[in-house]
Amino acid sequence: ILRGSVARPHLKPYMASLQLDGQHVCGGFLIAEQWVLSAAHCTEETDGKLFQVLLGAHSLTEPEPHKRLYQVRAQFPHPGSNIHNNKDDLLLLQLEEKAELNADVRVLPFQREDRDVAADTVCEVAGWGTIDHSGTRPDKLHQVERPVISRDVCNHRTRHDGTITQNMMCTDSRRKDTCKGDSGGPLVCDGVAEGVVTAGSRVCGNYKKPAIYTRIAPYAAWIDGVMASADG
Ligand SMILES: NCc1cccc(NC(=O)c2cccc3[nH]c(C(N)=O)cc23)c1
Repeated sequence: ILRGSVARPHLKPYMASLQLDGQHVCGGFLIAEQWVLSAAHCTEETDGKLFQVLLGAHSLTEPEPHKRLYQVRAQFPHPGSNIHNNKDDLLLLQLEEKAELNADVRVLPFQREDRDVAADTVCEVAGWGTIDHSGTRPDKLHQVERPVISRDVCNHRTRHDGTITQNMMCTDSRRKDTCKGDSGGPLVCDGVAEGVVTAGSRVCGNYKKPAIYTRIAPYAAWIDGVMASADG
């Protein structure tokens, strides 16, 4: 998160850190006791290894009361996701067991009504992604508030030039923005997850390249289907 602030500890109890060999790779969030939603692009450099999922954390390194690392039973990238574009950039992770819910570990509801969030709505996004252009990685969760921009503005020739589909949404990226390692985290508007951070053009903090999110509502049926069909 560029030019945000350290989040209030454990006030985003749905946040997950997707890790490989103890290293934070991507964000994610708890959508059910045994399920985390993230971004399919996060599996690009994992060489087929399964993530481990850290829940209940504020600091990535310090001991905290409800912090716990969960093994992943299975990972389900959306079948339409691919390395060449940002389409269907969603990843469902089934935890090896149901997460123990408590004050620091809670499910976040996601939007099921497929209607665009109005432009200028101020939403919040959090993550353990890089916090400056030198690539400094934070120990503590950061957050930033960003206004939604319309798909027409985001698709302008000088911005994302028509690549933003109706399954995507954008927020203003002037100075304050998402960045490397924030992918997979939720864009939360009025307490509901509306989108999932996607790296898009990978650029951070440049107003010419607004932040892109995969809208969740269009994928509610896919999410429900995977959760229902995976072994209970
Ligand atoms: N503001 C939009 C936004 C949201 C989330 C992430 C990103 N930016 C990256 O993720 C990124 C940035 C720089 C080098 C990179 N290399 C790689 C990679 N996978 O090799 C990713 C990146 C940008």
